[in-house]
Amino acid sequence: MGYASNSKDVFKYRHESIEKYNIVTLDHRVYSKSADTDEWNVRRPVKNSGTAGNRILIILTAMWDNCCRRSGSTSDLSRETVDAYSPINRSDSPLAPQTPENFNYYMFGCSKYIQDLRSNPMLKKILIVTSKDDSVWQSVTTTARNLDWAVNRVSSSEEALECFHKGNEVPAVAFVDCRHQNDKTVDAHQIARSLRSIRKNAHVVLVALVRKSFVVRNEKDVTSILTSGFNKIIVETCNKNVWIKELQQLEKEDISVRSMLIQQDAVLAALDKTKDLVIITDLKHNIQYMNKMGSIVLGYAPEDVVNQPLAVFHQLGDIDQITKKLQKNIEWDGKVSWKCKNGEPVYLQCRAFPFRSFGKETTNFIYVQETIAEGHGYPRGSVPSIRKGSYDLKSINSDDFSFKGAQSARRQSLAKLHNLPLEAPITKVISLICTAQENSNDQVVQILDKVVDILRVTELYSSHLKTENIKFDDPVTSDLIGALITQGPMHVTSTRRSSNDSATVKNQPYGMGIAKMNFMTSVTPQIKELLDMSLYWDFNVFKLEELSMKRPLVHLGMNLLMHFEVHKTLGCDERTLHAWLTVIESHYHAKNTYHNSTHAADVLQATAMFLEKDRIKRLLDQLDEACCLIAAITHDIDHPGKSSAFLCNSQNDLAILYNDISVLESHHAALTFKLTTRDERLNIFKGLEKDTYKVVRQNIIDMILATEMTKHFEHLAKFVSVCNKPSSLDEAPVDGLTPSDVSPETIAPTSAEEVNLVKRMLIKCADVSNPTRPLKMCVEWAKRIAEEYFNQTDEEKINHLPVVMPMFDRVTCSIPKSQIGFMDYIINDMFETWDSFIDMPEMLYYMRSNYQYWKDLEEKGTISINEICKTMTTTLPKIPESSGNH
Ligand SMILES: Nc1ncnc2c1ncn2[C@@H]1O[C@@H]2COP(=O)(O)O[C@H]2[C@H]1O
Repeated sequence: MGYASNSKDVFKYRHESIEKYNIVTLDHRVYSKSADTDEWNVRRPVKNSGTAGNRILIILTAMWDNCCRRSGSTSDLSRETVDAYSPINRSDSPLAPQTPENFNYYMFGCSKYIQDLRSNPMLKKILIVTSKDDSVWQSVTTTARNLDWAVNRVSSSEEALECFHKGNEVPAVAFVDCRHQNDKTVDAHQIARSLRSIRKNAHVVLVALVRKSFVVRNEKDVTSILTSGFNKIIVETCNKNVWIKELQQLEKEDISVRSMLIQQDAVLAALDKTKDLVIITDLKHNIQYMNKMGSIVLGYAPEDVVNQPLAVFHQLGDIDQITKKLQKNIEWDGKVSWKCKNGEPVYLQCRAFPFRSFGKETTNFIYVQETIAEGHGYPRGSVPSIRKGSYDLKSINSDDFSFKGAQSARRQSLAKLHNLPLEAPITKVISLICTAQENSNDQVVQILDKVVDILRVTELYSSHLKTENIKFDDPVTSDLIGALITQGPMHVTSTRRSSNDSATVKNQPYGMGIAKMNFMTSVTPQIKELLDMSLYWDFNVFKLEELSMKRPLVHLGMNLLMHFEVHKTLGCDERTLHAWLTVIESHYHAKNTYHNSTHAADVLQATAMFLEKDRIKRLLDQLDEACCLIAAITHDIDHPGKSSAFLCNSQNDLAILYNDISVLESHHAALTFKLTTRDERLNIFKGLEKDTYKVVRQNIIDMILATEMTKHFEHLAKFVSVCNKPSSLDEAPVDGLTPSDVSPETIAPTSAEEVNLVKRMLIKCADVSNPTRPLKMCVEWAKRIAEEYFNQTDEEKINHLPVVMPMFDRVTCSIPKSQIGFMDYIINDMFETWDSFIDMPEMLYYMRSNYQYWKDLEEKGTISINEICKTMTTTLPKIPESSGNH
C-alpha cells in the first residue's frame, strides 16, 4: 500500500508507475482498475477488512493536480476514464477508515449500471451557496444554464440545508463559497457536516469554491475541507472556459457516478427485497455482505456477520468442499446447511460462484440461496429445501403495515369460528393463533397471519407440492421427479391402533426354538457368512443375489424374520415362513432390472436396520416390527417393471381395476393378502386372533401404500411436522425443564397416528435407500433403475404410447444428472430428516459422498453407465438377465 499525505509524498509516487496499484483512492474516492479494459472504475468501500493481494495508493486530488501542474505533466490517472465517488473520509461516517491499512473495497460491478446522464436530467441541478453575489458566481450561473443545468442560489447555511431537507428539489451539486473566512452566514464546514450526517445526502456532490492562494497556502486547510465532506475544491475564476470544463467534468464524473450510486442503492434495495438469501465474502471467505433475507432466515443482524468467517455459520462446520471448488474458480451448486442464531440448522439450495470485479483474479465469492419460509423456524430435519413449495414471503418481509386493519378484521372473523358448533381441530388451532396475535408485535402478527393463511387451505400437506409449482434444474430431473410425484389423488387407508392392541396369537403350534437353526443349516457356508452381515449398512445384497441364484429374498427374509422373532409374534413356524417367502419371491419378476426380489431384499435389509435403532425400538412393539418387515418384503410384489403411469396409459387391467389410482401399490398390497391367505400352508397370519389380524392387515396395507411416490411430500411433511418435535422442545423448554432434561421418551411421538407416520417414513426410506448405500451399490442401483426406465421408454415408443419420461432414453440420458435430481428432490431432505430421527450417521455419510461422486461425474461430462462403470475400480455384479422366476 502506498499512502500520500502531503505533496512531497505524492511526488514520490509520481515516479512510481500507477500501474503498480490496482486500487487507488483519489480525493477520497476509491477506484479500481479493470484488467480487461484497463479502465479505472469507482468502487464502493466497506470498512475494516483487508483484502489480500490488493495494492492501494491514496492520493488527494488537489495535491495531485498541484503536483501535476508543478511537474508540468498531466495526471497518469486520466480523469476521462475515472468515475468519481463521494468522500468516505468523514470521521462520523460508518465507512470512514481508521487507518489506511483498513481500507477494503466492496466490489459491486456497478460501472455496468451507470446510466447515461442524458436519460436522467433530474440530476443536473446546482445549488450555489454564497452570501455575496459576484462576477465569479455570475460566470458559473451563466455557463451552467447554457449547459442546461438548473441553477438555484441561496445566501445562508440554513437556507442551503433547508433545500436538502425539503426533499423534492434536492440539488445534485452544491457549490459553497469558501472564500470568505469570517463569513458567519455561510459556514462551509457546517454545511458539509450537516449534509453528510444524513444518509440520503451522501451522494450530493459538494464543491468548495476557494481563492487562488488557498491550495498553495495551506495543505491543512485542503485536508480539512475534504475531510469535512467536500468532494472537490475549485479555485475561483471568471473564465467561462474553465467553468465549462469544470461543469462538464462534474457531469461526466460526479453526476454520472451519483446516477450510478442511485441505481446501486436500488440494486441493494432489490437484494434486500429478494427472497433469495445472498451472501458475499472476500477471498478469505469472510462475509462482506448479507442481504435482509439472510437476517430474516438466519436471525443474525448484518453486524453479527460482517467480517466473520463464513464457516462459523455453516451447520456442519466443514465448508471446505465448497470453498475448494470456488478457489479453483468452479461454481458450486448444492445444498448448504447454515446455522441459525437460535442454533437450528437451515438447509438451502445454494449456488456459489467466484466473482472477479477487476484484475484477473477472483475478488469475491457470492452465495445465492433459494429460501422459503418452511426453512425458517422449522425443527431440524425440516423440508426447507423442498424449494418447489416455496411460500410467498412478501408479507413477512414487507415494510407495508397498512393492511393491518384488514388483517385484524379477518382475525376477528376467524375468531368467530371458535363459537361455531361444528368446531374442528383446525378451527381451534386458528382460534388459538388469533388469541396469540392479540398480544404480539407487528412482525409476529404478520407471520402468524401467514400461518393462518396456510392452515386455511384444505390440502395442508400437498397443495404446495404440485409439480407445476416446481422449477426443475434440468430436463432429466423434471422427467424423473415429475413422473414420480404426479398422478391422480390417492386415498390412504388410515390405520388407528389403540394402545391396548397387542400381538394376540391364537396358539403356537410349532416348535419355535429350533426354527432358525433348522433353516440356517440348509444354507451354504458362504451365504451364512454373508448373512452374518445382514445388520450392517454395507451389507452386499448383490453378493447374496449371486450366491443364492437370484433368491436373495428367501434367504435374507428367513434370516431377518427369525432375528426379529416374527414367527413368535405371528404364531407360525419356520416352514410356513419359508413357504410364504418362497411364494412371495417367486412373484417378483427376475427379468426386471430394478424391481425384482433383490430390491425387495434390499428394502427388507434397510427396514431391519431401522428397526434396530433405539428410537424406533422404543416406539414400535413386536407386532409393528413384524408388519414393517412383511410390508418391506411384499411392497413391490409382481411389479411389472413399468410405472403406474405406463399401466394407466396402456389401459392395463390393473389400471382399470384400481381406477388409475395408486395402481401398483394397491396391487402389491392386494396380491400380498391374496397369496398369503388363500393357502393355509403359507398363511403366516393364520395364528393371529381376528382383531389382531385386522390390525396387521391395516398396518401392512398402509405401509405398502405409503411407498407410492405421488404422496412422497405429503408423508415427509407430515412426518416432519408431527414427529420431529425434540428440537422445537429444545428451543422452548417447558415447566422449568432444560433441553437436556427432556428425555427422548418424554418427547417421542406416541399416538397411533404418529406411530403410523413413523412406519410410513421408515418403509419409504428403506424403499429409496439405494443412494445412501456404499458407492458401488449405489451405482449399481442407479444403473438398474435407469435400465428399467429405458426399457419403459423403448416400449412406449414401440407401442406409440405417451412417453412418461422422454429424457430417459438410453442413448442420451445422463445418469449422473438423474441421480443428482433424484437426490436433490427426493433423497437428501428425506434422509437428513430421517437421520435426525433415528441417528444413523453412516447412511448420511454415504449419501453425501455419493452425491459428490455424481456431481463430479456430471462436471466431467460423464453420461452413460458404461463410462461410469469404467470409473469404478472394481466391477459390479451384472444386471440380472431376462430369464424370470415369475
Ligand atoms: N437411484 C434412483 N434413481 C432414480 N429413481 C429411483 C432411484 N431409486 C428409486 N427410484 C424411484 O423411486 C421410486 C420409489 O418407488 P418404486 O420402488 O415404485 O419406484 C422407484 C423408482 O421409480
